[in-house]
Formats: sequence, structure tokens, C-alpha cells
Amino acid sequence: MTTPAVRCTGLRHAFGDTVAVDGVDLEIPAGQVFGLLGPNGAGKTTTIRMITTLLPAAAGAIEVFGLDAAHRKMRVRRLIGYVPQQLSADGSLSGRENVALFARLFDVPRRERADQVEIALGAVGLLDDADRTAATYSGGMIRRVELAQALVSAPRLLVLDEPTIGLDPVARTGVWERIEQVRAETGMTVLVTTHYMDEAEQYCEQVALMHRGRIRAQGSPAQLRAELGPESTLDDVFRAVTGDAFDDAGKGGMRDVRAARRTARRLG
Ligand SMILES: Nc1ncnc2c1ncn2[C@@H]1O[C@H](COP(=O)(O)OP(=O)(O)OP(=O)(O)O)[C@@H](O)[C@H]1O
Repeated sequence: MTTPAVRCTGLRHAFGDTVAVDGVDLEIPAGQVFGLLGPNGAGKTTTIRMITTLLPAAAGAIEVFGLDAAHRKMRVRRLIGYVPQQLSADGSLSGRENVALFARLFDVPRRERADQVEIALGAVGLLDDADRTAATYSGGMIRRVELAQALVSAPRLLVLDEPTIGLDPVARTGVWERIEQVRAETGMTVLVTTHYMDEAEQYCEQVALMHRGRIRAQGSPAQLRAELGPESTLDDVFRAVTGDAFDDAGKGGMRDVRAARRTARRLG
């Protein structure tokens, strides 16, 4: 059996009295685009921050390509490219300079840096615009610069937190096409969180539905829908396994509204 890209067992984390992640078991096969879906506040970001070793797990275990994330933190970090929701490209630098900065931060060996930067810019379709300052980019282009920053160290696991939030439909499709292309060309595993069920259905091979800190269902979108009947959607599956409508479950209060506004403002 091949080693999964990620295996989480009994993962848990609380912020004070708020239990954000409450016993998550998750197995992400290598080489897939895997969607972690859930409304605002479900616990998705907290889960991926633990997988990327940025947040210690209060309980449970995480393996990334078979390496224990708690004990082999630095080795695990080298396998991962991460695009958080609120990271932002530096508007005063060009696209190329933004990516080159990450190549240095991630210790890409000096003699490989220039090539890796070109490969990453090419992978996200930004070579023609690479010398313009990022301040002149559209929201979709900024997202693609951020993708290139995560790709420049040639990670085996690419983790994207809500990569299309705040983008218009055309830019969203553009981001997904790049993700799919990179995966096809490199065999990289992609873990993406989203609350857009339609995007997950279209682009993810497997999804896990998260609600109030727990995984409520996992499988391919087609498998999950088939259990409910041919006309069903992932929204229907979510309602069936949680008892909540997806939109109502995500009424997460001011923090979520502020986060969504910040992201939308940043991406223009
Ligand atoms: N730094 C923090 N301090 C306190 N509570 C937090 C913090 N981060 C997250 N939480 C709480 O933990 C729960 C899970 O949040 P998390 O951000 O993981 O959810 P999410 O599914 O990623 O949602 P979103 O898409 O809004 O980020 C929520 O109730 C949230 O309010």
C-alpha cells in the first residue's frame, strides 16, 4: 500500500473554551486533489494549520508522507507549500521578485533559484506579467503569485486555504485550472479548503465534509451523492449528515465576516 500524503488520527485543538477541532481522522491519498469542505467556523483552517505544523495539536497524531509532524517538524515543513487565506503578495515588488523572495526564504539552493522561479511563474501563467509590480495585478493574478510562491520550493504537498475566496467566477476558474495543471504535471498532492461546494464537486477527487470540528463524511463527490440518489448535490449530503443546511451552519459571527471582507479587499 502506498503511504498517504497525510494521515490524521484523533486530532483535536481548542481555543479556550471553543473546541475548534474535535477528534478528526483523515487520510489524504498521495497525488490527489482533496477538498476539506465546511462552512465558516467548521474547523478547516485550524486543521490545516496543525497539518502544516504551524499550530501544535492538543491531542492526536499527524503523519505527512509517513513522517510524524510533531517530531519531524522541519522535515515535514520542507515537504509542504502553504497558501494561507490572508497571506499577501508585496505590491511594491514585481511578480518575479515576490516569488524570488520565497525561493530565498525556503532555502532553494542558490544555483537552482532562478530556474525554480521561472518554473513556478510559468506554472501559474504569469511569465508575461512577471516584471510588473504586483500592485497592478488583478485579484486572480495576486492569487496566482501566491500559488507560485508556494510552488517555488517544489513541495510534495500543496495546502491552499480558500484559494478562490473573494474572486470573480472567471478568476476562480483560472486558479483551479492552474491547480489542476500543476497536479497533473508534477503528481503533487493538493489539499484545499473551501466552502464552495460546486467547486469541490468539479475539481476535487475526494472530499471530507467538516462540521463543528468533526469530519461528518468522506469520499468522492460522486460516491457521497450516490448514497442519497441521482439528483442530489453535495449540499444535500451535508444536510443529511449534519442535520444543518450548509448556509445556516456557517453563520459564524463577526470574526468570519471580518475575515471575508479582509480577503475581498486585499484581492480587489
Ligand atoms: N485564534 C483563534 N482564537 C479563538 N478562536 C478561534 C481562533 N481561530 C479559530 N477560532 C475558532 O475556532 C473555530 C474554528 O475556526 P476555523 O478558522 O478553523 O474554521 P474554518 O472552518 O476554517 O472557518 P473559516 O473559513 O471562517 O476560516 C471557530 O469557532 C473559530 O471562531
